[in-house]
Amino acid sequence: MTRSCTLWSDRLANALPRILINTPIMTSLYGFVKRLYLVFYPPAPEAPTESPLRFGVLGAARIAPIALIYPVKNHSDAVVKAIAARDQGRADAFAKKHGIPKAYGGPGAYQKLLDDPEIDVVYNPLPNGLHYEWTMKALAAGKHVLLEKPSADTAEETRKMFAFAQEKRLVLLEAFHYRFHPATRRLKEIVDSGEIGILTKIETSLAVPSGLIDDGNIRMVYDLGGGVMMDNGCYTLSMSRYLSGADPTKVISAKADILPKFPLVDIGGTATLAFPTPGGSTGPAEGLTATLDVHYRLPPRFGFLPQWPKVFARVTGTRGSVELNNFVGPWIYHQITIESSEEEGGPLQKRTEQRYGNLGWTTYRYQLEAFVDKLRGRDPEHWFDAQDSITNMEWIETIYKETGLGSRPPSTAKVPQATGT
Ligand SMILES: NC(=O)C1=CN([C@@H]2O[C@H](COP(=O)(O)OP(=O)(O)OC[C@H]3O[C@@H](n4cnc5c(N)ncnc54)[C@H](OP(=O)(O)O)[C@@H]3O)[C@@H](O)[C@H]2O)C=CC1
Ligand SMILES: O=C1OC[C@@H](O)[C@H](O)[C@H]1O
Repeated sequence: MTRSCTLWSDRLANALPRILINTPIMTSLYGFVKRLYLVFYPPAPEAPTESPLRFGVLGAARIAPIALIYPVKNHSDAVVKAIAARDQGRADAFAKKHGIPKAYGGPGAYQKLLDDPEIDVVYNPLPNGLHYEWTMKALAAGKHVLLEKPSADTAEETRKMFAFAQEKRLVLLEAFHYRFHPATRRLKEIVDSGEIGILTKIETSLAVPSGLIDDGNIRMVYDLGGGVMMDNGCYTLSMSRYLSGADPTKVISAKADILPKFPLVDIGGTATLAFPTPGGSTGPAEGLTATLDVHYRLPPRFGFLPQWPKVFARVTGTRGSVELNNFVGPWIYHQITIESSEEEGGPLQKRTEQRYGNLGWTTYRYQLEAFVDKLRGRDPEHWFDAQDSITNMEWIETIYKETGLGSRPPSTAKVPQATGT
């Protein structure tokens, strides 16, 4: 009796880890931990090329490690060769931490990196208000550019950057990383399949709780292109345009929340835009609208409970709806929820899907794959063109105009230009 009890308890003890790991919650927890581990500790590429593309980074920006440095670590055809920061100590510390061979520091550091013949590609994660100046200078130096979003302070600057890149035959990409991820692609596939019918409403939200963006953040500085509609808004607008497959026709309403101490910087806002009705005059009478909802400082509930970030893209059609939550960070966690019916007004069937793609690949890793493919003359699995970035910036400016805040200030830097611009 005692013996068989021991046997069963032994068996249970042996099986327990497997039982636990196979419960849905444990499988997803295990998947989550494994995914994140591989993001920060990516395996080295199996067959690195002999002459990989050499990236240089302008500014020891917080976003640089996740957006470029980790993804590069397991790309077979890319390396980060140099960092430039306005302070030598900061450049050295960043280079040491990330194993980057060259560190340019001091007031002329950015230009020194651009003049380095061992750099092929520049990653520009400077504050928005400096995107134009340093992208133009990088292009003038003959470098391809991976440029952080939003592309610049104005559509005019965006137009000039892409015109210059085209003239110089260089690749310039606005880093809308979310577009490259399988979860976003799946969302678009469902929308385009007709499963939810003719589109009537798009809702996108990127709102984070207070405590994350402090007063000293670049996002709160008007002269640096600050403001939440520039930053979070550019994603929500880009996603709305992507999902509708069209561009807005007008801003129906736009509202910005500001703090008296930052009179020109929006910390929250909503905008509703009209889009062409899918199906034209035969489409639904209500037409198609998109609402963008953004915030840097969602107030705590009951005055003390931090709000959960509100990050989603939801599309409603005549036969149902589809929603992707966490669309800017689907590699951390996401869910696609579809509710659809066979016919208009019919009973809704609900299901969920997830699309993580390659294990440990972030939105940024997918973006890097496409960017390198483009640079190497291959057809990337996904891409978007200059006009997409220009149009996005045009409508960001239009929204700002509607709120009364106006565009962010254009750059006053004297920079080389494409001939005829
Ligand atoms: N793709 C994405 O997921 C994300 C994109 N972003 C974008 O990346 C850019 C940088 O954002 P983030 O990393 O949060 O910003 P940080 O403030 O961390 O970095 C900005 C960098 O700009 C440099 N810089 C140059 N001039 C100035 C100046 N006058 N004031 C302040 N900094 C200056 C600094 O570099 P130095 O080291 O030389 O001092 C600093 O490291 C923004 O355009 C933002 O929209 C941001 C977060 C996420
Ligand atoms: O690019 C970004 O992604 C998430 C946002 O909340 C952030 O402010 C932004 O810079």
